[in-house]
Amino acid sequence: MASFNPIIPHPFSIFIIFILSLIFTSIPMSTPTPTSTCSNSGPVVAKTPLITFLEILQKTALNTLGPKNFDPKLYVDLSLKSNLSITQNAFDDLPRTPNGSVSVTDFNGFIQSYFNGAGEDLVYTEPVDFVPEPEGFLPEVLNREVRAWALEVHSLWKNLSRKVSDRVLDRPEFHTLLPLTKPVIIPGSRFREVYYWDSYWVIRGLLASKMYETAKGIVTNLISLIDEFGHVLNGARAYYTNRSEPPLLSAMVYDIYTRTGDVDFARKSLPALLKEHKFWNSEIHSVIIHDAEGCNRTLSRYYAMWNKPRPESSTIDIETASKLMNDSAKQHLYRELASTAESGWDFSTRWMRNGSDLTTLATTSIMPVDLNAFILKMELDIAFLANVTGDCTISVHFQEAAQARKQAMNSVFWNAEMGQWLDYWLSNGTTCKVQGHMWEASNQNRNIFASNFVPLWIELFNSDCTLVEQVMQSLQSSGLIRAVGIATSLTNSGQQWDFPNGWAPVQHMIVEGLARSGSKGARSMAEDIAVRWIRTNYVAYKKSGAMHEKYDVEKCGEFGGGGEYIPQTGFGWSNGVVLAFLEEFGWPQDLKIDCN
Ligand SMILES: OC[C@H]1O[C@H](O[C@H]2O[C@H](CO)[C@@H](O)[C@H](O)[C@H]2O)[C@H](O)[C@@H](O)[C@@H]1O
Repeated sequence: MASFNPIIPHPFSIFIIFILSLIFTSIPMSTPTPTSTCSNSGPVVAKTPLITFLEILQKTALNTLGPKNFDPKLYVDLSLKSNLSITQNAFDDLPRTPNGSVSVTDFNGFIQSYFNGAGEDLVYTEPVDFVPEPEGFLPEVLNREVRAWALEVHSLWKNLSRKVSDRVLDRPEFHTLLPLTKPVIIPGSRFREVYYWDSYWVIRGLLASKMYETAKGIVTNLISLIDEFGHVLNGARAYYTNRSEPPLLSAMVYDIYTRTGDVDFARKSLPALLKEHKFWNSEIHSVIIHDAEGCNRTLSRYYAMWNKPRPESSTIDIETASKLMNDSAKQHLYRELASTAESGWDFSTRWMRNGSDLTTLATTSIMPVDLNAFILKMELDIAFLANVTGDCTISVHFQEAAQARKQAMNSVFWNAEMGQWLDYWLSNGTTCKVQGHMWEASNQNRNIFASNFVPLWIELFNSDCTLVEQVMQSLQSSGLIRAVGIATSLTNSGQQWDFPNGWAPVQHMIVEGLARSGSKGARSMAEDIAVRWIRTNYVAYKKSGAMHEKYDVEKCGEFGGGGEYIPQTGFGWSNGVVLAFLEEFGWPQDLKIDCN
């Protein structure tokens, strides 16, 4: 099992760090709502009474129905049929056995009587711009079998399209679903609501499907979340308000603008992008590191504004934390669990000091390569969009910000010997504010993750031919390139963001970075990875009749596993990446699509 612990502190320092972490993390937690970990950490929304009750229901469901096929998220997605107080009274009145539990019949009867089913507050809606075969759809896909399948994948947008039911608009307090005004594309299965970073690859697919209105509607929804909460939420549920996800809104706006030329859309999006940039550079997210040359470099990290169990996985988090002795250690772990969910890579040895022990998660102590690549892209996109809309001052400011972040990434993350950008570990990340950390080479995490190659996606890096050659060779010999895609890591930990799983977004960023670099060798490597990925998606689809959330990159036609929930189908970002790859590379008439 690969594990990484760059800092082996002296026992006295452990004591000091423990005292400091108590001072920094426990005091704000006892403050009544709205809570805030730092003075300007933005609006933090208190847990609603409905969520608190649904978590109790979740726990009761586990006790009553048992762990087999149990999905905790189902219970926080239920919506009330009548007032919470009526429902709570009926719950309290349920007959209890002497040990305090409820019978299966009573429990199921209670759910039936007082709740609408999970997902019933979102209704199917036909996307306004869907046509079975759009004009100019994937012109380079010549093989008949592949084309027929691509049209099936395209038609899946209809299955995944939803709009918020009027019931939610009438009685928002009955629902954990947030009342977004435009239709959304959901990932699928248990993921019944729109997700933040998933939406980027959904939109890439929608653009290949020429569904520009649907794509713009998703952005409008996400912007409305920034207007209300100051950041885009992990997903559009009341229980996701205290964390975000990898920030790709600017990339969505940029890609929609470059396809449609809609300046008005760009202009309307800009204020939200500026607000989001502030969020990711707020005092909890931003860290100053003194580099080897003595310069101060500012980078960002994930840091959820939350130190309680994640409501959608409350029973699981409580169980995980039960191994810890005191409340402060538990609160610390809960923040790390939520911050890891914010990273989108939940869960992975990437964030763990000991790869076999989830209680050693240390996400807030890590400066992540991919997050900073996304914020660098945000800065470049804002500079571009401000220029398009005629705001030169903003444009110049963000070009400078992008240059500064690029230098920071080079100086803190880049490892010339390995030809990769490496996550950087802080010794004191658990505090809400970290400043003046001295850079040390030994704090770079030398374990290999696909995220070490994500900066390739960004033009400022992929336009440098020498760099691309070096990174390409490093990728080739990294062990990540497997039979049918890029593995997430080299460690088979049983966590879903580890080996042997491959995820569509990761394939896409690395492939697109290589393909756009201008190097012939890099493009051919990109195409090779894309072809293998498309094949495994195709074969799995033919075998199972579904697109999957993640795939096993060792076995063609097999979906992935591991983690805290069963494998999901649908699936928004996988569909988007298949369509985006087919758009980029086409598929010749005589190229076979099966595994052998
Ligand atoms: O319920 C557990 C976790 O599920 C989500 O994470 C996974 O699915 C998301 C939707 O496809 C995806 O964005 C994320 O990268 C996946 O790891 C959710 O985002 C988590 O917050 C949640 O705790």
